[in-house]
Amino acid sequence: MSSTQSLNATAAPDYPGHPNDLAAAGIDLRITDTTLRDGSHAVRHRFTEAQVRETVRALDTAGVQVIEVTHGDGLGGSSFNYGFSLVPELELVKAAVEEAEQAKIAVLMLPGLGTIDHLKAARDAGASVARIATHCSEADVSIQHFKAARDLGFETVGFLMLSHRLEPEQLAEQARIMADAGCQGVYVVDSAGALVLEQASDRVAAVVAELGSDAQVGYHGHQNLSFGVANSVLAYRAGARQIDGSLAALGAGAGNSPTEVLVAAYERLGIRTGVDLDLVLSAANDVALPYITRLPWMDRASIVQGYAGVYSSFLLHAERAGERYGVPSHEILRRAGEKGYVGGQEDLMIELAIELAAAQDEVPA
Ligand SMILES: C[C@H](O)CC(=O)C(=O)O
Ligand SMILES: [Mn+2]
Repeated sequence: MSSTQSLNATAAPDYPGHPNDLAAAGIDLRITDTTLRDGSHAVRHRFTEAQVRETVRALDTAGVQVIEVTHGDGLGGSSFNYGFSLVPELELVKAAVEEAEQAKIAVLMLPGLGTIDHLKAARDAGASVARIATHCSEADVSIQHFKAARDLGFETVGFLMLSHRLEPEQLAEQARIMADAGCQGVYVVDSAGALVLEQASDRVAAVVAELGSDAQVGYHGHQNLSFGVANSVLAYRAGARQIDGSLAALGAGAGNSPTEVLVAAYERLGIRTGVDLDLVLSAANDVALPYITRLPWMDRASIVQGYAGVYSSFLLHAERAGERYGVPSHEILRRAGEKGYVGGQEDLMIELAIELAAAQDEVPA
């Protein structure tokens, strides 16, 4: 199955900070913190430059190896549809690069929303990891972006979003498309927080079996059904060597696997993250918590997201539409699950709210 054309056949260990280098340094897995990207959804993209600087300093000092900074929906996400950023994301990326002494700064992009020009600008701003995200069955739309990112000198990571929607073998085929395009690490992304235990690790195992040494495998969890950390442990056992977390779980839906809990749990299991537990606890408590206006939580709407397999980033859009049209946000999300909506269809929460409101009006008193 491995393509002889694979750009990665010999390329996996060719960038500084590759998890193989970390292994040589006595570290078992690489944590990427996404407080300043996935967490951006949860603060409606209102991060200030001072918050970014302080968060990066704290994570960097704690030893977190990769820190992601972008609008929640990735490069180019600041828009009427997804929500405008308070501060242009490239200014935040530059600020993060200035603060980080050892950590690499990553950016996320969704092809179509972001373009290759955005990647160039992010590289000019000093970002060194490009994470390219597609719906899990559409890896082919990322091919030119991986090539461009590699040409620009980025380390490349692929995000297969809403991974629960594909069976493990199908997901592995999509991972292969990314790896052949030049992606150096493919993530199983549980965008809906829908995967429960083996459902996560079976997908990771299938991707690991497909990619072999061609590319690393990662896992990105959400807490909607409260399995972010447990799934991340099983993902490690299934061969994932890159794991995402967020301080105080700040992220879309019920939030991401909390970075500080991941570090504590891995440490208890003897799995070395290279992150200092006390320092990452301080980063969560003293730096992130004070600016979090609403802690991500497993409330009714986000549990419905996990249960119905709905993209976590829809949560705040459904809440706003629900308030406007007088319908419960969890009903909007349940219906989004039935319709199988994918990331990028945030605006359809309004249509669903209108439909539900009309149905309510038709019900005889
Ligand atoms: C753009 C999305 O928020 C990417 C992500 O973090 C996910 O799908 O989960
Ligand atoms: Mn996410």
